[in-house]
Amino acid sequence: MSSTTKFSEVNSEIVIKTREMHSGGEPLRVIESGWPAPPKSARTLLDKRRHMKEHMDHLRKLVMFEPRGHKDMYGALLVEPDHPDADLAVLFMHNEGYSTMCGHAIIALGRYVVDNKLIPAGRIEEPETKVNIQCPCGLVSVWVQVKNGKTGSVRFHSVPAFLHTSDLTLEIPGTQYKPSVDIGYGGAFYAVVKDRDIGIDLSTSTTDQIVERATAVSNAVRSKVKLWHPDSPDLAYLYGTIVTDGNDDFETNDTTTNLTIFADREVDRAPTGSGVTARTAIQYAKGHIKTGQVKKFKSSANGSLYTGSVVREVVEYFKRCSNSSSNSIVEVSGCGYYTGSSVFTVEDDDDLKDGFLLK
Ligand SMILES: O=C(O)[C@H]1NCC[C@@H]1O
Repeated sequence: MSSTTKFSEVNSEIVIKTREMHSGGEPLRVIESGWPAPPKSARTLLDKRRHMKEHMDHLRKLVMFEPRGHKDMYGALLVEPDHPDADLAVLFMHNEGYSTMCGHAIIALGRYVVDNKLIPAGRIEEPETKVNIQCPCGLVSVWVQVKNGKTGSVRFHSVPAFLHTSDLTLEIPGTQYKPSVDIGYGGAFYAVVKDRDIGIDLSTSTTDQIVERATAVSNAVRSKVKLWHPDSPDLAYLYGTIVTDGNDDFETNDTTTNLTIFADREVDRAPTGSGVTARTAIQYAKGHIKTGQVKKFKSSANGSLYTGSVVREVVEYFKRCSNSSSNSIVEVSGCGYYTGSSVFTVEDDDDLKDGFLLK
């Protein structure tokens, strides 16, 4: 079956149960049951991601698309890890497919894993419990605050992050703007652009205006730059564009505002965990911040906050990234919350059972 698997072509007798969370406004739908496990032949997590795309896409559409979701929905499916140090593995999903990293999901899942005792009880300790979550981009270390048995804020160290391309000048068709963008990797690749360079003001422009210009930037980067990643070609694609207020320099300002448009014009309400990772690595590589300086990243959509800081450089990895100036391990922190639970069913005679999106 192709990547356009439809409900009408497969068994529709299904009940999917989910736990609903958010970590800065962007929804996270954690699949709890009803989703078939990937086959043993899908050995690695990237194999499982490919299997989902080719054989399970009707399920992604069921839980992401209307009438059960909407165009800005996000999801996570816990699966068996293949990394020797991982406690569990996760596949992410959104309005277009399956991402390689999602920081907002990791912040929510950190709590979920501890609260649901998905690691041995003896490993749960105060004031912090460590969980290793394998993501498609690699192993992510997660620390969950626990106080009097209650889980709280979460910090994580993602895979090595780096500046891929610096100060690339783009033409934005149909406009007079020629922005300079950086491309960075934080488990996923992002183009980073200042709001004023594309005729946007994050504090006054409408979300539609930001989506329009950010999407034009993503398209321009995709047509101009061939991305490369040392671990796998599956990781080498541009996921989205982060529009910023340009406050990159720590000495001038320890808070910066941004909004990320990713996948198919999807808008992250949160400050974007993998985006904060990529932006922090870029800021470090360009000399705006030093190791240990903690910068705050604020979402222009709703003011939610994450922090980001470089904890160390990674020399071995750096050697494999010949076109990158430095590689760093970035710490991101934020808070996740539970918002509810859902049980999704499908009726055979429902003409809309394949789902749809209002864009
Ligand atoms: O926080 C993040 O990293 C994610 N949020 C939506 C887009 C990214 O995957």
